[in-house]
Amino acid sequence: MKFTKMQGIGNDYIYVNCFEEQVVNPEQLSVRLSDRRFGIGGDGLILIMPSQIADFKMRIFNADGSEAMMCGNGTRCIGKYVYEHGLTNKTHITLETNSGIKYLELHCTGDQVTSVTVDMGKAILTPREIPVESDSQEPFVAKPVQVGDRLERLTCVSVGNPHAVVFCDRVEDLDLEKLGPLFEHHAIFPDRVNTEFVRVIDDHTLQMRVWERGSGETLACGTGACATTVAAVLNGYCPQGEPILVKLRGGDLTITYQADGTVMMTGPAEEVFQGEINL
Ligand SMILES: N[C@@H](CCC[C@H](N)C(=O)O)C(=O)O
Repeated sequence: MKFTKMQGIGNDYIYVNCFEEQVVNPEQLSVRLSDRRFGIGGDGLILIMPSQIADFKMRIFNADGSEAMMCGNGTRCIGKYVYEHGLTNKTHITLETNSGIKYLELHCTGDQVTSVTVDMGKAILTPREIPVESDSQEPFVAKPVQVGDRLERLTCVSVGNPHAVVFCDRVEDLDLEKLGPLFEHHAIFPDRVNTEFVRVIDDHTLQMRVWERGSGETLACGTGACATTVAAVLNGYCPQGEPILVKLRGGDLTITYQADGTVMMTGPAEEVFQGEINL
């Protein structure tokens, strides 16, 4: 099977072009190929597929084989892949995902895609739709929740995938291997959750680390950066309608939480290498 390894600010996935390849059991394949010692290595597997309702379709599987609804960094990598591999010559692309159609704008220098802006759709704030268990259906903002031996204030947002955002200082000092699973498997999240640990640098700049559902700590999460920006606006740390720089371990994303509730994400995408593996 031919594959392409790509990364969006260090969030790396194995991409398979399903116009040419057939993938029979993507859940199992993701576990096998994502292994960084016995496989190719990556945060998961992403399939680029034909769509009946958009230009292309994406399916994303975490390193543990679970399928997610969306992948922000993956959308940008797919934009770069389909353009540079000649699957399209359009610079405005529609992409079907499990959480609806996303709109990509490719920014090119010559025939290279240097960055991509994605209309991620509207942020979901209703607890039952995120989903997070709550005594009311008002937005879940800065609510105290006991997580292990710590009382944390959580803000919950879905951008296709469920996210819990925690604002704190000294994010670099946190032991995510210990903390991350306590959030991911907390009883208030029936579908598990991705968790962002965020330091407010100033009203237009955030620093974030992420523990991803199904993949553990990754260097970046696109939907996580979007959820973080929405949470920062809801908590009064950042203005709505203005670009916010989110600094992740693998690089930076620019996110705008627009007045109509839509979230826009801009950032780079890179191809790392192509290969072929015997299955
Ligand atoms: N890294 C991705 C999100 C991948 C899916 C996530 N782990 C989930 O299960 O919800 C991104 O860039 O958005």
